[in-house]
Formats: sequence, structure tokens, C-alpha cells
Amino acid sequence: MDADAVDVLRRRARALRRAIPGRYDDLRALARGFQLDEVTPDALARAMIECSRASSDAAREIDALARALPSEAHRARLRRALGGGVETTGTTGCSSETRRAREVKAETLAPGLVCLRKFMTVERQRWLADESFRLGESVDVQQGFFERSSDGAAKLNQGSRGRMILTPEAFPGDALREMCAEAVRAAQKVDDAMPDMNPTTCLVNFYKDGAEFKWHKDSEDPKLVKSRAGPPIVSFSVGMSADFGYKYSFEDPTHEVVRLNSGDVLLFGGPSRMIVHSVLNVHPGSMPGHLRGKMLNGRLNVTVRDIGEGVIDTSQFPAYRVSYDGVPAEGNV
Ligand SMILES: O=C(O)CCC(=O)C(=O)O
Ligand SMILES: [Fe+2]
Repeated sequence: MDADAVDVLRRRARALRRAIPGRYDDLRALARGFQLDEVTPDALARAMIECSRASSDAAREIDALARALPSEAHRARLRRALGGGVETTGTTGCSSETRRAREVKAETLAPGLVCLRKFMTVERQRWLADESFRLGESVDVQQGFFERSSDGAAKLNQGSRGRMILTPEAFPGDALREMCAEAVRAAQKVDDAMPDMNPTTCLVNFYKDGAEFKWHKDSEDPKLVKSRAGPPIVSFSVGMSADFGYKYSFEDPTHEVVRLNSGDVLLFGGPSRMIVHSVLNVHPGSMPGHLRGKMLNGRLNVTVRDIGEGVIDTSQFPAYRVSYDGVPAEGNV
């Protein structure tokens, strides 16, 4: 490396130290460890994303750090974990999307089953990603996406998927409740069969590309299993696109598929509350530019639920176990 290049690196390192004074040493140690293959790309990416939230200067310097790693193989692994670089623009100011009217399209797929296309603005998608990863990215919080494997490395708590079970209050302010209420209102405009709901619970899933979710019903409340009037599950998707399969009985050999893209909201309630559903695949390469470097490369799904009088057994986390009147419900996944 020539003297000028070394000088540039030194200046950038100083700028990074100024931008994240409290975290610089940690981040540098992780970046070193990553280059020695002692730290996973996800662990470094998580720390970079967290530090880049500090300011646009921090985001710019961290992006430069990612590009400056000497080995192309390491740069490529880190890019994959980040879904691209760390975004340096758009952390402040108004995106073009908030200036122009958004085109939200409501698709009624069946009575009680509605997909609201591009319902979430870019800002809301980033907010949901930020808050979900703030809650879920540390390995050492019990209710996060990650757990430690026997060798001490972080891994998603459900294999290629990580899950958190939260209440809507875990998200700051009333934003999630408001988004939910707005989504229900929008769905009710196009579908008379869509009931009201009162958010009590959120299940947050993070999928790496290629991850799946097996066929299941969200059947926590035994009273609803036979009813055709249950409050909707309101499901927010952010990040990579996925194919969501659904059908009305486990025995049906055929199924329908709806592609869920970043910003879409799917509601299933009333006659469709008990659909049998599955995440069939998460499409590699479909990470939208506005989320690159804002969350780990993958797909985030937040289902907001109304589980009525159900009580969640938090000691079973990350398994989702709900009881009604002291009796554990069947078929929770
Ligand atoms: O990720 C999705 O779109 C669906 C998640 C789901 O089915 C669940 O959390 O029960
Ligand atoms: Fe589900």
C-alpha cells in the first residue's frame, strides 16, 4: 500500500473514532476478528448497522470501512450480510416518497383476506426494521432473534429464522398500534368481512434468504378455531420479498400463493382467520435499496395479533405457547 493510501486510511479511522467515540474500539476489534475469520459477517454487520444509526457521519465512515477491507472475499461476505453497503443517505430529510402521494393498492384475495400493497412508507419500513433490530439483535437478551451456540457464536434461534414474541408496547410510542388500526380501516373499505381487532401481541420473524416457515394455522384461541369471525392477524413485511402460500385445509393438495414485498401488509381475519399458511421461500437479491445496510440482509415480518384472554408462557420462548383459562392451546408454532 503506498503512503497516500495509508494516509487516507488513517484519516478515515480518525473520522470514524470521532463519529462513534464510545463504540470505535469494539467495532475495530470486530472488523479485525472478521478478517481473521473469528467473527461472523452477521456479527460485524449487526454492529456496523447499530453504530451507523448514530449520525450520517457515522454511517458514511462505516460504509467506507466496509469498502476498505483489503480482501475481496471478506468484502463480499460482509456485503451479503448487509445486503449492500451501509446507507449514507436518507437518514434525515424527506424522501421523495413522502412528498409524492403513495399508491396503496388493496387486493381482496378472499373474504377476510386482504393484501395492502406498499402500505408502509419507506420511513415506516425503516422505522420497523430499526426498532425490531434494536429489540432483537443482541445475542444476550432473552427475547431476541439470536441465541448462542455451544461454541459461543450467535445463531438465529429457529435455524434460518429468528423469532421474538413481544407486546405492541415494546415498540416506542403508539406507532405500531396506529399502523395496525390504519391497515384494518383500509382493509375494511374493500372487504365487508374484515372484523376489527385490538392488538395484544406481536410475533416478529427475521428470515435469512432461502428460509421457510412450515405450513401452520395461527390458531392460538380455541374459541376462534371454528368461528368465521376472528379478529384479523395484521402482518407487516419489510426487506426481501417472500412467497406466502395459503389454503383453507391441511388436506388440500393445492394452494394459492401471494408474493409479499417490502411495505406490504397482509390481513387475514373473519372467514380467512384460520387459513393454513406457509412462507414458501424468501427471494435472494430482492432487498430494496432503501433498506440496505439498515437491517441484516433478509426479511422481517411482524404479525400483530389479538389473542383475547390468552396468556403467553414466556418461559417457553422462543416457542410460542398460549393458554386460555389455564389450558394450553393446541397447534401453536
Ligand atoms: O412471515 C410471514 O409472512 C408469516 C409469519 C407467520 O405465519 C407467523 O408468524 O405465524
Ligand atoms: Fe402464521
